[in-house]
Amino acid sequence: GLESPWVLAPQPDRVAVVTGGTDGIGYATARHLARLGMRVIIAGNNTGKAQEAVRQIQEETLNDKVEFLYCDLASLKSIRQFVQTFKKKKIPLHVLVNNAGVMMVPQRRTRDGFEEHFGLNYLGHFLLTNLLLDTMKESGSPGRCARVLTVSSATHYIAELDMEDLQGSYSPHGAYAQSKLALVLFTYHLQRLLAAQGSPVTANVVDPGVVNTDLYRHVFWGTRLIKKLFSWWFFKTPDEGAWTSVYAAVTPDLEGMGGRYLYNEKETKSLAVTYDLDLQRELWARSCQMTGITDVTPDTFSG
Ligand SMILES: NC(=O)c1ccc[n+]([C@@H]2O[C@H](COP(=O)([O-])OP(=O)(O)OC[C@H]3O[C@@H](n4cnc5c(N)ncnc54)[C@H](O)[C@@H]3O)[C@@H](O)[C@H]2O)c1
Repeated sequence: GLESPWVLAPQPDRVAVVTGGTDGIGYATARHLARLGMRVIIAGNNTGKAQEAVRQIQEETLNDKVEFLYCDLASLKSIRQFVQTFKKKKIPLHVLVNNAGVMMVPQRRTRDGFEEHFGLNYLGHFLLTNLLLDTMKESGSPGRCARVLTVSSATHYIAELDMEDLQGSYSPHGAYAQSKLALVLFTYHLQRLLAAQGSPVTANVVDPGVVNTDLYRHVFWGTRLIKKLFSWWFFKTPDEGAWTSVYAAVTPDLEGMGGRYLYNEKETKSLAVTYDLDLQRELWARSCQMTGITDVTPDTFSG
């Protein structure tokens, strides 16, 4: 159901973009935000499914300000087009939920030639966020910041980031984990930049826990069987998995706070290496090059 463990204030006049809002955790996140009265834009690459998701959310929440905008995160061009279309609407943006992702897909490349986990999960959101930042800066105010929330995963704890080999040697699990580690480093650097600029925008990272979604479709069949048999016992439902994202999107407890890794609505430490300022900076610089963004990191900004 739509029950949530805390009472959240209605959010009329607030606008959210949720990537991957057609399925799983993203769908549940979009629905929760819609129920709070937000205008919710689902960004995704599955038009048929999205139309159905929009219809269902509108029906259940009685909020008709829910819509779909096409965005294929595996294509830098598509992301740029999405942002252009979004900006033509001339509406603010208060919450960006970087939620879409793929896991353990076979080795393949995005339109732009990046390994898919790295390109879609990480670089796609890197570009999307950077292109939407000006709108978010205009939409936030000192007492009520706009919020960037990025969905990582506990898998990042066992990840390695090889700066010299960001998308070379490949293992399905390693590539997924690396993309989720990169998202944590990205969030911390983004938060430092925003704070240094005095921007009314915060950036946090959320870990949804282990959630029963289709994300597992590429996992070994034996593991999937075990999941099927025991999911009721150790998996969260998508609604439960979305709680940390929804909480981070609206709770007054986190007003003005960024650079946090949130798990079960609480701040938790991420992998030690994610706090390495030089690594954050280097990944940021390379990501700017890969996506054609200007690196605005000040020279004084290092470890
Ligand atoms: N399910 C879990 O146990 C778990 C655990 C930790 C983190 N996560 C993270 O949660 C997020 C949501 O995953 P989920 O479990 O709901 O899985 P899911 O497969 O149900 O949802 C993934 C979403 O991403 C979208 N997507 C995939 N490729 C896309 C593309 N090219 N362009 C745009 N959208 C695209 C899909 O359409 C879908 O809506 C992911 O980032 C995942 O890594 C999930």
